Amino acid sequence: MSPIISVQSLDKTYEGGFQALKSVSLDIQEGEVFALLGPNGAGKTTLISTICGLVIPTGGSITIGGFDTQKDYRAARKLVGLVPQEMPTAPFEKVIDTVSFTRGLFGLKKKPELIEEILKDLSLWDKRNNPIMTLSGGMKRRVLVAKALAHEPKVLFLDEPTAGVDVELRRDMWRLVGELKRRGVTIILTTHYIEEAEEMADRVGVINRGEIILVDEKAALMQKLGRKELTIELVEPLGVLPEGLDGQAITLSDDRRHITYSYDAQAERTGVTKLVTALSQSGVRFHDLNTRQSSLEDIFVDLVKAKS
Ligand SMILES: Nc1ncnc2c1ncn2[C@@H]1O[C@H](COP(=O)(O)OP(=O)(O)OP(=O)(O)O)[C@@H](O)[C@H]1O
Repeated sequence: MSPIISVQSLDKTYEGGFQALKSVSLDIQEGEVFALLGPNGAGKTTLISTICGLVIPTGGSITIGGFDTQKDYRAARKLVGLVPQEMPTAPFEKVIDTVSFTRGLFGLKKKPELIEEILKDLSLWDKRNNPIMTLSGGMKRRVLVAKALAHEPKVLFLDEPTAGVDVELRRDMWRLVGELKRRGVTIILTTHYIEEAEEMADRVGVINRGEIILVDEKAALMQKLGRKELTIELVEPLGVLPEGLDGQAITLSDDRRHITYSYDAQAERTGVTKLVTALSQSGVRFHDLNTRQSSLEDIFVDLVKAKS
């Protein structure tokens, strides 16, 4: 199946000479939820703004649904909804008008029943006649989502959808993404919150200093790069680690009551039996063992650190 978005060797150098994207190539499959992760200034917004046609690339090409975003801008743009980080100013406009207006921008006929459904889904229906400026920050976010959905896009971009929002809105966003995915909408989101990617994404891409350094299925990524950590709770504080156990992967906590051991859970020999046997033989008594799978966050931090 051909990808719904295909980015080929994309470069962007801003005026002044800063190179924000360096030969980025990326395919997005129809119906997937793709999370783009990266530290501040990595190029996430530049990449999605370029795909959406708001920033002109200095090299490379992009197609959306087979349409080239430069040669066939209108056709490509029509397929895309973008939820930006900030609200463009239309402070006096009513919620329902600003959302309905978006359809007109794309040359589409009015569809009041769709606008009603979107506003209800986003808990904005009661506020439909309120001017934008009277809404809370979280509600303005909801309006941005409603605007992006009004022309029934096949691909939805969410730029930091939950930065600075409360727990309720974050949950609502996650629920909405799930619902849109069920309806077949392709979703690309940028986020700093790794747990968000962990919760929602099918695939994860990591961008750092304008380069895509990794793209993988979320589950595969966590399995491949994920390590496990074993924590052993000791009955009594331990002075020093028994001889032969003072390797890098084994550490004694500052309060000397816990030993942690980091290991590759996929390896044939994890070293767990050896460690536990060695502790017993040395007369170290323990009353509990815990293991923890490293999270996407640990993986991400390691990756970005390694490339810095
Ligand atoms: N209009 C511009 N002119 C010059 N440099 C720019 C412009 N827009 C962005 N940049 C630079 O390009 C780099 C990438 O910025 P971008 O906003 O794409 O990063 P980001 O990954 O979205 O960051 P954040 O997580 O902080 O939103 C940054 O160093 C930024 O300063």
